[in-house]
Amino acid sequence: MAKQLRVQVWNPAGKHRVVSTKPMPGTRWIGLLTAAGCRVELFPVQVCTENKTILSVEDIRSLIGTQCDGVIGQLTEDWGEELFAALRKAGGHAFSNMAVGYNNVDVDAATRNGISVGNTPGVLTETTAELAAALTLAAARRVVEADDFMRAGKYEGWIPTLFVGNLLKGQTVGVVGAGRIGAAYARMMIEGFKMNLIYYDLYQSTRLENYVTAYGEFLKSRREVPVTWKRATTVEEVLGEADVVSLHPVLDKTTYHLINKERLALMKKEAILVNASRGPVIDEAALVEHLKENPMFRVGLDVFEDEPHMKPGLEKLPNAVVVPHIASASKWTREGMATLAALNVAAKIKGYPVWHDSNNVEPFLDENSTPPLACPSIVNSKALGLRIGGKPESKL
Ligand SMILES: NC(=O)c1ccc[n+]([C@@H]2O[C@H](COP(=O)([O-])OP(=O)(O)OC[C@H]3O[C@@H](n4cnc5c(N)ncnc54)[C@H](O)[C@@H]3O)[C@@H](O)[C@H]2O)c1
Ligand SMILES: O=C(O)[C@H](O)CO
Repeated sequence: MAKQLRVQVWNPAGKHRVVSTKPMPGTRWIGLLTAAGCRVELFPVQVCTENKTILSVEDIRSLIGTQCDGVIGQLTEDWGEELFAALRKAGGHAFSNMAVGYNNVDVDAATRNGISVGNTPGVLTETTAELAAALTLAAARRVVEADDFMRAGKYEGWIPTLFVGNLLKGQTVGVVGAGRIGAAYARMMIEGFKMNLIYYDLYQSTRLENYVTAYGEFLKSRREVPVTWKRATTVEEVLGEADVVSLHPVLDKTTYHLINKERLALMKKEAILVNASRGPVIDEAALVEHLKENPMFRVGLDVFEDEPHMKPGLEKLPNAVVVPHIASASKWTREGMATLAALNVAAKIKGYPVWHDSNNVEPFLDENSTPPLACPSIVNSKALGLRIGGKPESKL
């Protein structure tokens, strides 16, 4: 039996019951749901006092209860047949992850149960790319090792050999998964550090290629060395040529353990590997061995295979910079993610269509105007036969 969970309630008289499995930043999301006639219930996680950051399937079933119109869930939860069937039985037909990635969601199970699955693209693109860039710099210039050294009182004066790292300018940055975030990261590293690009994706990114070409032309016009780009035909090609490799694909069957022992062996001995996508894209146990054997190889990791845990040994390695899945953690982005997730649920409950361009969700994020009458992003809209549309100016 799941224990009774304490909940906070807004707009208790609301016609539609919507549950959020974790507190989300800001209050706009609550305002939008209550304006749409929803009673909002929230499980208030108190990390320190209750030590309950990840809800079990049983916990969530108990939150759904016998009557529930929609749920905002989190990437830490396992949304499969059991939960979607429970939500359908409770009369619900709307779900949204508060994340762009939805590898924790069995979308087919949701579709079978007639439930829409929302996600939150776009609003986290630049924020996530910036954290990947931060991890790249921290690893390249050994920032965390040097910080530990200072705090330990070990600095006795400048010496030429202290914490020597890698120069990025003129080196090659490799991007695996050049979608929204991968392309934003590539642009940052190219424009910021004048790196050359090699990328691997299932699809060609003409937009990114044109951008790098134009920037290269600009540099040439200023008599500077131009940057270049190359689309690799295999992931191995990227690993062999790049000085920095950053991973930004979705997690699915094709990317599970994409970086394994054999592929790590193809990388340069002093390369930098960054992962701000999903932990299982790297075989983390193989990575720990590789880091031990190659002390000049460095990694920056935001995500882990068995989150929240690290594979044994990783915590001891000075050539690894590790942060707790914070890549999207800027105030604007996290509040925006909450807004998009709330609107995915509220607009579905109200019977509004699905926004026509999930790559452009900006109209939903402007706090000074009312959002369009549409669900910002529903990944199974086609499978459910949902209407596509959206009017920018009307009230929800
Ligand atoms: N660490 C974080 O906090 C954080 C934040 C945001 C997103 N993410 C992760 O980043 C992922 C990407 O987000 P996005 O908005 O850029 O998504 P996106 O869909 O725009 O980009 C994903 C790219 O991966 C490519 N891809 C798919 N399979 C591939 C394969 N086998 N090999 C190479 N490329 C492949 C796709 O073609 C696409 O271009 C999300 O799915 C999520 O898991 C993590
Ligand atoms: O997929 C996502 O959105 C992230 O992992 C959290 O921002």
